[in-house]
Amino acid sequence: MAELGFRNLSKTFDGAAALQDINAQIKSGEFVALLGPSGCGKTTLLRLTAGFEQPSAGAISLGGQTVADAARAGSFVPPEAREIGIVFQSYALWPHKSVAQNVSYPLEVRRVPRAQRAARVEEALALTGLSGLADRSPAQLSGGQRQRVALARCLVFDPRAVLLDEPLANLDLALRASMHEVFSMFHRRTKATMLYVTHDQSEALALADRVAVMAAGKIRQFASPETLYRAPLDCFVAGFVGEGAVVALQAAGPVSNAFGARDGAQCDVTVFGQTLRARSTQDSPTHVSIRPESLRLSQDGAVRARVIGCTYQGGRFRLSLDTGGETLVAFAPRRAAIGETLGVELHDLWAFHDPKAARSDVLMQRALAHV
Ligand SMILES: Nc1ncnc2c1ncn2[C@@H]1O[C@H](COP(=O)(O)OP(=O)(O)OP(=O)(O)O)[C@@H](O)[C@H]1O
Repeated sequence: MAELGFRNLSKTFDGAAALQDINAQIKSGEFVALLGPSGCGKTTLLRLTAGFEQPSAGAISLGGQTVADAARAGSFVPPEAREIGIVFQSYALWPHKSVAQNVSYPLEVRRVPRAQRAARVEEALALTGLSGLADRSPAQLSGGQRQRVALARCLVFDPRAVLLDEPLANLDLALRASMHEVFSMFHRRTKATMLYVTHDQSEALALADRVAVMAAGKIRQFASPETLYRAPLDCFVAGFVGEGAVVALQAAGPVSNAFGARDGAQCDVTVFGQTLRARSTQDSPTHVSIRPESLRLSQDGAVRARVIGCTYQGGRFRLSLDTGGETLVAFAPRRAAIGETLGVELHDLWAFHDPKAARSDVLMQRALAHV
């Protein structure tokens, strides 16, 4: 398995930028998700990595070797020589070949001797839980089983990296959840370097070691799921990853380590007319991210909010609360009546600096809060 690097990488189609100045280093054996809304450039980054497209600027390296560099003629390594496995949403299996023959195909192309082929196919099928299905044709399999065949076909030739393009998009919700386990197990066993494209944040947070959150051709933040959730860098990431609200601050004091908090620097922020302590590492915070866990509902909570939505989520209720301009999300053990006024106490807020927050980011975040 190999490390994957992007340096000042850009891609333009007919003068329009699909990717702009991507810089990222993916460690050998790391599971990275590319997460972002439709059209943000996820698939383009995957296709450049696979070698299906050439960069307009910048370079890509794999295992220390440059496989594409827009500034160096002759540096481009074609897809078949990159030793990369790819899993597509559409499975891309040969319909006339059996499961075992599909899995064996990459070994035949690489002229691996027949005896070795059989052993490696058996091992790949066992690893993906397909041992009993070797002789079936793809038409006789469920969607989840077909995607396992595609995984086994990747695994069998020991690729330097595995690229997955929305591999679960065609499966229903229950099957997606069980396939998460399959991908995690696949990654643990193979220690493959994996780049996984998705627009489903729960999938990205559940599976990846680190997530690159993308918007409009750029990486906005590249961090662990916990960091994205607890310490988003801007309004877009705060709104796109996880549930909650992003609210502009009325005032903020200096950020300092002197507050004595165990998990680092804090500052005083004023929001909803209340001055509260928030975690922060950025000077001059402009916004706070308020996650559902940050809300404590109480009769006499200082922030008054009207219930505008209440849905049952199995074991708890998800409440949308209108504070008179902002919508907060809370989880509650009991149903609340629409129109009822509740008191809210806020704690463990995260404050960040995003003075140029695009209006579209804030609007998207508001729309998501209502979902
Ligand atoms: N071959 C192409 N020719 C012209 N424009 C393209 C081409 N491929 C991608 N684009 C454009 O580049 C931008 C990024 O597309 P890309 O497919 O990478 O987005 P994405 O994040 O994968 O979206 P989705 O989640 O909808 O698949 C889009 O504006 C798209 O229209």
